[in-house]
Amino acid sequence: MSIAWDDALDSAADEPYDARLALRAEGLLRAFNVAGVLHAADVHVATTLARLGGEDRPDVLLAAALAVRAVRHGSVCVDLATVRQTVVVDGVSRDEVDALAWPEPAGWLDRCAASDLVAPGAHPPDADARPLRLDAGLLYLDRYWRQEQLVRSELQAREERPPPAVDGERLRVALERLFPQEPDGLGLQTAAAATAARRWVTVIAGGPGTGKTTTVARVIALLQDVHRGAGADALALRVALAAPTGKAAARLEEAVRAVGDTFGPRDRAAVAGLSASTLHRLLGRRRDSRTRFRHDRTNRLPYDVVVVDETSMVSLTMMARLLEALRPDARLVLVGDPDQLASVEAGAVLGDLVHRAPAPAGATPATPAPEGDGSGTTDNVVVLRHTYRFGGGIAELARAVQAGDADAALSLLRGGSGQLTFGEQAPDAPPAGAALEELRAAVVDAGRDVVAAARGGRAADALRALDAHRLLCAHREGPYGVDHWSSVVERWLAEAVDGYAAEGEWYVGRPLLVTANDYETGLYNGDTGVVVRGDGHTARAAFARGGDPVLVAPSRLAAVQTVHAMTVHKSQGSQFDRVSLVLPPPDSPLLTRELVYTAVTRARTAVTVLGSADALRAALARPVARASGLRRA
Ligand SMILES: Nc1ncnc2c1ncn2[C@@H]1O[C@H](COP(=O)(O)OP(=O)(O)OP(=O)(O)O)[C@@H](O)[C@H]1O
Repeated sequence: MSIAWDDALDSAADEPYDARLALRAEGLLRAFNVAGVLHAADVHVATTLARLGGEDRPDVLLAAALAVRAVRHGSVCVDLATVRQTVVVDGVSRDEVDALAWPEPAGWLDRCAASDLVAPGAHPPDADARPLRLDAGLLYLDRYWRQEQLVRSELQAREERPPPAVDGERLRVALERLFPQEPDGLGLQTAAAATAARRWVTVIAGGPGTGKTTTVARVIALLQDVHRGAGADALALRVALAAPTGKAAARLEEAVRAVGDTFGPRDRAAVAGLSASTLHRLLGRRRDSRTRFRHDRTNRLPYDVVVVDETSMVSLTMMARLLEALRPDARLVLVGDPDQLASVEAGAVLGDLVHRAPAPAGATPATPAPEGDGSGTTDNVVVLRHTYRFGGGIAELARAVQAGDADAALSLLRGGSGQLTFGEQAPDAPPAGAALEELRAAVVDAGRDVVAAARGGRAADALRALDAHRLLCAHREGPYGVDHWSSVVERWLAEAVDGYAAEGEWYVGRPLLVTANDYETGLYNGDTGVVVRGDGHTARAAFARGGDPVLVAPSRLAAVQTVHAMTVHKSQGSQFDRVSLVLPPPDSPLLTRELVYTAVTRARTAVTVLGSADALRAALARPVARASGLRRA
């Protein structure tokens, strides 16, 4: 019997399941469900696969359920040898998790390998369609294994092709013109650009303000110049700019244009008129599928160069779709900050590529190092290290967080450098006392400015004031969550500002968060705006866009909510002058190094952390460990 396993998996996942089903499940599955490690949905999918595949060994079913769970948690596979130590469950202690009847790894792996549900990694894709795949100790839902293989083989194929033909002298001259001086003393931006000219795939990684966008604009001008020099044909390279979210795409387009405006006429022409789109739009939506696109292996994208910004937010599935839709002779430039929170879906491809284990000793790169361009790299990953935008305490704190050095982070916060404040609390106490009063003052100051500008009809000023301070939370719900803190802020503002919110739903000064992409108004999920007084005293929602703000009638806004506080996840890709971060208690599973790093690096001038030292330590001790085979050499 042949079973369409992907379809079976989808329908099992979509099926309404009985949340109590796990109570009918037996043995291991039941114990792991009761303990909170497995969700009833994981149990449901695993038992469905087992029923279709005739598998009844409890530890194999447990492994299957853990593979389903892994995807829910952003990993593309589960490492059975270490899962016992790495599983983190909301509100459940390590000891309780550890006390479960975890199978002994060696025998567990053997029994999984022997199961009819599991294909070995050595089998080629599709040779032996089974729902699960065991490759080097990592258990995958086969679909994600295939996607990982695809990403791996597409990247490998591009490494093995003869490198793009480039006139070295012309490249040198263009690099000197476009990258005149680099105060970092390392010339990393120049190295990144040289790599992009010499390689089919380049990864440009770096924290905020390290010049990624600036480099992208210059890379495009450089590639156009070198291409003209190659005389391949008179036509300019076809360049696509893309990002995972609409908001990020809009920012990329604006930023590239702004950098292009600083170029001389010829280079400016190279980037003029470039627009950016979401990856979904680039690949072409299809009504009949959420995971397939119009552009694919049989209908490739027409571009010579594709630049993807904010790549940290790109899932494995999306990266696989992009790579298979790219022409083999298209250059791909992946840009982003690998230390930020990753995609909400499974996979952290950028982090995997940047942090992947080094090749074993003796291995030589498939493509020899480009000579004579000063790139000084044999790799196609360039990490920009010099921060141009902000320095001082915030940058130091970001580095300590990134390194997981809690002592350094705490001493920076406690040292109060002027940029940093620590509103230290007891481990299980929400912000109170002086720290709460300071937060209130920050919120009220910023809120007053927003309202004053909004009431005066000064949309640009209101938007600037809106970004002067942002309250960030890890959680959505509960005493540390966005919902709670939004209502606290609303109360503070009502007490402090005369007539606040008196006009009803669309009151002037209401801060807005767009919650779904709306192509008609050009507003994207995650955009923030503010209600201002428009002509004739009508309320208008103002949103920042490159030049003048766009003003939209509230009736045209399909999906917005009030934003007095936002989750760190939603804040990705935005920057504010000051950021206040409310940390949840130390046992919150959302507390991770990436969360704190993302929050801290949203701030331009000041960061206040409200929470306990224990919570900060817990976060920094927990880098998000997304299991994946790509990270291994
Ligand atoms: N080589 C350079 N010399 C001087 N200033 C630079 C250089 N590169 C970038 N900058 C400046 O640093 C600031 C940040 O650059 P850019 O916006 O390109 O960084 P980024 O890494 O894209 O940041 P983010 O990820 O936060 O958007 C800009 O003001 C830019 O003009």
